Amino acid sequence: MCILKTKNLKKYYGTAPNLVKALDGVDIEIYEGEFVAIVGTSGSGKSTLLHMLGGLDYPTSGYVAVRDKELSDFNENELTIFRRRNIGFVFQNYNLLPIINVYENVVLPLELDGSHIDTDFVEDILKTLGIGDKRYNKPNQLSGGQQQRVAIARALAAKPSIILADEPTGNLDSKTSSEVVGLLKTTGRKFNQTIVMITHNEALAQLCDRIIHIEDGRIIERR
Ligand SMILES: Nc1ncnc2c1ncn2[C@@H]1O[C@H](COP(=O)(O)OP(=O)(O)OP(=O)(O)O)[C@@H](O)[C@H]1O
Repeated sequence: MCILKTKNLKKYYGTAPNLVKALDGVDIEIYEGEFVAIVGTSGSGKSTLLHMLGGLDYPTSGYVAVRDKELSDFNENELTIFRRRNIGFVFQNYNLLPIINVYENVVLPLELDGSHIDTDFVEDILKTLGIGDKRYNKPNQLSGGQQQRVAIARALAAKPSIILADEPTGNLDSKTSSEVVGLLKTTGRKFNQTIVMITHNEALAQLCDRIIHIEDGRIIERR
């Protein structure tokens, strides 16, 4: 089943003569349970596309639909709630709070949302990601790879059906990068999630189910 779809999606920044066509007519369909890599050179439109998929920004024209629901039908408040409940974000800079421990970082978004914390589920996530023994550590006591795993655990804690990851391994060495992508794959299968990951790295992209190539704001077919 198609869970994430864009139709003739365009995002333009600025005005002529400085108009930038960051996305220029993108049609993609992503299916439930897929782990998709988005690959392209710097400035090709990857982050813009991910932001649109996650409803972090509005398109110039065209639409994004999550299961048959167009994101543009939501007002800003509704979109915030929809995002919180359905989409988990993982960024290159882990964005962990330094003064609280691993467990507290992972459950913080749930607390802020006033949501129930499924402690067994959180334990399961921490164990699956191999950081169960780090729960009382502060982020600065962890390696980069471990910090990124905490950020992944935080994204998973709300049980989102979609994970959007923007260069999640951008700050990691190649061995740790493969491990983190492998863990994303494992958790995606285990918790039945669809994952879209931006990467510069073709080798990492090869670990995914499918690769979408983007160039100058357009999807290009590669055979
Ligand atoms: N807020 C903005 N205002 C103006 N131009 C922007 C803005 N955000 C992005 N752009 C431009 O849109 C184009 C696509 O940017 P985007 O960040 O999506 O590329 P990217 O493929 O993610 O690049 P990178 O790999 O370097 O992160 C670039 O030319 C960029 O300069």
